[in-house]
Amino acid sequence: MNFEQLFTQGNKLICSLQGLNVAYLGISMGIFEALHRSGGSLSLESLQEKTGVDPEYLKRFCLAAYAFGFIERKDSLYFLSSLGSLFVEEQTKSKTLPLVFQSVFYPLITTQISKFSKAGGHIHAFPPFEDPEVFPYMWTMMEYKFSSLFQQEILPRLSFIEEIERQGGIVVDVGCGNGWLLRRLLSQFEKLRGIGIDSNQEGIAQAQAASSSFKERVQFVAADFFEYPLPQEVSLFTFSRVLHHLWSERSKLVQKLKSYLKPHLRVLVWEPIWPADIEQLREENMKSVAFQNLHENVEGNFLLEEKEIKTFLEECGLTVQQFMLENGIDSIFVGSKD
Ligand SMILES: C[S@@+](CC[C@H](N)C(=O)[O-])C[C@H]1O[C@@H](n2cnc3c(N)ncnc32)[C@H](O)[C@@H]1O
Repeated sequence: MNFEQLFTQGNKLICSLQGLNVAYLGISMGIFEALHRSGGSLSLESLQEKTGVDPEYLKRFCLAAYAFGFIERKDSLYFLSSLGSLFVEEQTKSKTLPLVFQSVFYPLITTQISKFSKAGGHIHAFPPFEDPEVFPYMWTMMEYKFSSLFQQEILPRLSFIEEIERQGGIVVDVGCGNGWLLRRLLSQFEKLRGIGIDSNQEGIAQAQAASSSFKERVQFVAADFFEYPLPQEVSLFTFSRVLHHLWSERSKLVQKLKSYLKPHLRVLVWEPIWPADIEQLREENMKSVAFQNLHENVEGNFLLEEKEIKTFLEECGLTVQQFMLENGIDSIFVGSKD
């Protein structure tokens, strides 16, 4: 790439980033939702009444959203454009929301990297930035980004769950975040029971709020996985993008999982894979893996190689099967005790 190309591409990227930031505000200030729900057009006054946003910020937001084509304006009334609707309609949200949230998370994460890079050190907290306005969206982002992959590419390959359901077994989702994975499983298998554990209170509060339809079949607890006593009927542990968070306590984790070892126990690990050969990082889809590995250092984590995950599961006394997702980044490992 020469200077002209870099400059042109950089300017286009900045403009797209600004657009995504405006869309983020449309979501976080509740403006897109209010316009969507109204089903028609709203004046600034009624939009202000519905959202509680300060009038000056609201007026300027509407002008910016108009500039980026997210809302239309006619006779001083505002309504969502077809582009703006992509951020509120169920069919498109799984693609658009991760983009919007990531446009805000990555600069925050980048400033954390910069801050910690001077003297080293880590914060053992997830997400690795502190802004209370922004971080609750982290779990929503993960749900939208990963649940369709789970539904389409992973769930069809987990035929053993039917048996777990029949036997009255329990699934434990370790580091469950907002509980989306467990909610997907329990919707598919009507008698399955589950426990979701996460050390983050906000994630668990969201999980509890979203799981009322499962009543007594699910429990979400805010606890450290290593401290929380689980029932012996656990038949499946799921670690969705969590193993690298627990890797510094690898041997403790092996011991903990071994204490639940019994015939037919399954352990599912879902991780983005660190390549064995760093030249692979130059491939287009792998750039995000390199960026993730960079910011994982803020939390004191790093991404794992395929063979490290396999060896870990084998040390737990499990036989391992593995498959790669179509994105060429994520791998699924299923350890089984037969
Ligand atoms: C990358 S997020 C993954 C969230 C969720 N599994 C998903 O796929 O959306 C990692 C999660 O692990 C949780 N976590 C990290 N260490 C933990 C521990 N020792 N016990 C319980 N949860 C933990 C974090 O709070 C965070 O929510």
